[in-house]
Amino acid sequence: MFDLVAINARQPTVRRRLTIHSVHIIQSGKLCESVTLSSCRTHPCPGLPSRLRMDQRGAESDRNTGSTSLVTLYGEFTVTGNRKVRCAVSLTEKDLIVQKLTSAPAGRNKLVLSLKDCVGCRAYRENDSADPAAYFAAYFYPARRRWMMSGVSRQKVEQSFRLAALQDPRANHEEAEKWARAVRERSARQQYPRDGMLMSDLSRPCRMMLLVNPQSGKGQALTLYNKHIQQMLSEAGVLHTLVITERQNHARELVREADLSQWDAIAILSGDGLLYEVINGLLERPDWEDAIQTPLGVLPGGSGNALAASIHHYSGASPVSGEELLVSCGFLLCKGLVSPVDLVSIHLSSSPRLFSFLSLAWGFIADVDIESEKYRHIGAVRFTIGTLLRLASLRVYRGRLAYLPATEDYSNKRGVKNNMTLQCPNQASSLGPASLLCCPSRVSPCQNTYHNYCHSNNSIKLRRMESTSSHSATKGLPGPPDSLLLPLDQPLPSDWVVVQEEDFVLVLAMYQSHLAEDLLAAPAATLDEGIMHLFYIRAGISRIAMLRLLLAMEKGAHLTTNCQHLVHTKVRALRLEPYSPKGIMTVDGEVVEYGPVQAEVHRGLARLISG
Ligand SMILES: Nc1ncnc2c1ncn2[C@@H]1O[C@H](COP(=O)(O)OP(=O)(O)OP(=O)(O)O)[C@@H](O)[C@H]1O
Repeated sequence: MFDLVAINARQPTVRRRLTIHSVHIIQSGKLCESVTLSSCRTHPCPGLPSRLRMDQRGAESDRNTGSTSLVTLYGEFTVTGNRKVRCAVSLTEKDLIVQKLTSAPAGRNKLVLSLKDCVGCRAYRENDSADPAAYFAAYFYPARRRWMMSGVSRQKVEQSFRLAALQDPRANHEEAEKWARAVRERSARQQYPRDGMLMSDLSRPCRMMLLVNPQSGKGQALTLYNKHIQQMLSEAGVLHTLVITERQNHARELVREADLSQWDAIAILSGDGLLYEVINGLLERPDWEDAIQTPLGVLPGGSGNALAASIHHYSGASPVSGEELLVSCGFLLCKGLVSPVDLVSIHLSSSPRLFSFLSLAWGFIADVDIESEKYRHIGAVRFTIGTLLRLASLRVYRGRLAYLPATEDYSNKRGVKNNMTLQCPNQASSLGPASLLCCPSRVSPCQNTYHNYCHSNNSIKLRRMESTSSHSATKGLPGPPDSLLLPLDQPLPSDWVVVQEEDFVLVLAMYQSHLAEDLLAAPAATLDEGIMHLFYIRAGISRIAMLRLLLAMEKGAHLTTNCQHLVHTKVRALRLEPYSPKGIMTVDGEVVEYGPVQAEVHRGLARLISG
């Protein structure tokens, strides 16, 4: 006995004969047989009704696995904007399946949209009291191959249907609401994060403060908002308040004073500089411990957009830039998946402590970033011009660099945090021993096994370890205490490694993967691994070798070039003391006080809306 026979059919008006495209036989809620009658043009079936509704027990075959997933809703509607096109719409736990009911063979007009790609679904009525119809529209951003180009990017697909089965407009609207709710719920379930955090629950719309810096990048952030983001957020049902920043530190002051109970998330549409202000503003609050738990969102509108590129990279998608990156990050923002993200506390000699989410740079990278500011109006190309100019006059920067290595033991500890208790059970650490990519003859296996990492006996000195916890450099400061740092004017803790060389071309600490949209500086970095990737390039590198490294960095291949001047190691804290009285030092691409600096990672201190 069969539970149901669902027939995908159409009755042409002219020939008065029923055209059957496919027959689905369902037993115990599972599809046991599906017959596509593509070879037959028409089949006279006078005894059969023109359509049979598939009910809750229907099933659809999964396009990827071939397995069957239950159809939880089925209906036949016309397409909004063209009442002649009729569709059979099935909702399974994973997909929305739209089959146009035409005389073409079944399958040819079938569209399967993954609910993972759905940002929202809404029901509505039009302003026509004579029309009892209601509508529901679902918005998807599937990754599609770019036309005439390699790679994929997310592109919008909207599916909108007209429901007019009944004369009662309210009943039609209720049906449309039922569909919209079901799509939203299943889409959220598809999305459920491994550690169960979403930007907001489904019981009410998410409320977001969206800060836009109209001057960032080429000065087009507001245009980008109007072109893409306003619509995406409304499709996702995110209620947002647009705040246009008016000057430097405006965002910092706003979040420092804001009533955060009003907001489920704070997002920025700008470069990395605005997020830097937001994070520091949150950590300057007396209630910083709660404030820094506010989910933060990033939409690229600047020239570097390093964090946006990192988030896109972590989502596993192929590299994109410009507006494609914006749409990708907009999609991730609408999906609202929240993950812990590391922050690094930065101590300078006389400025207050800062918090950083991206990088600390001195030497070549910092110089290029700041010297190319004057070309901001040309967007990301400014970095290329700045790089070529700085390469032409390649400099050596003198100073002392020391760090606390991240031991394999530390790195493998899941959820280890300096201060916070937020657990992240999904953190699968892939860290191996710290690696030094320098001349092989200068690297020898670790002799002093305290830290269990490899090092060059020639280039570093190890000191004996002592407890440092009683010497915190952060007593009385807002924000979390630093347990690994001593005050800058005191000698280093004894378990730190001091780099023997004092002549560098660059020193760069990275805690996310990208340094700019097209610079994958730390390919192995993840959001909250609790370490910094420390890179330095020793003096003596040729201009050509330097250029080769920077070009390789576009694809994250610089670590495999075997450049003998490049060193990479994973650290938990570092100290850098430049010898020259003048220079540029940057934190997250922003200039900071030049001079001695030290830094410590705080694992998973903030929360970021990411993929
Ligand atoms: N209305 C404004 N006018 C001038 N500066 C502003 C304004 N709003 C914010 N700022 C400041 O502009 C600086 C740079 O902003 P942002 O990082 O957003 O852009 P960007 O530098 O172009 O991008 P990127 O950091 O990716 O290169 C920030 O320090 C911010 O404080």
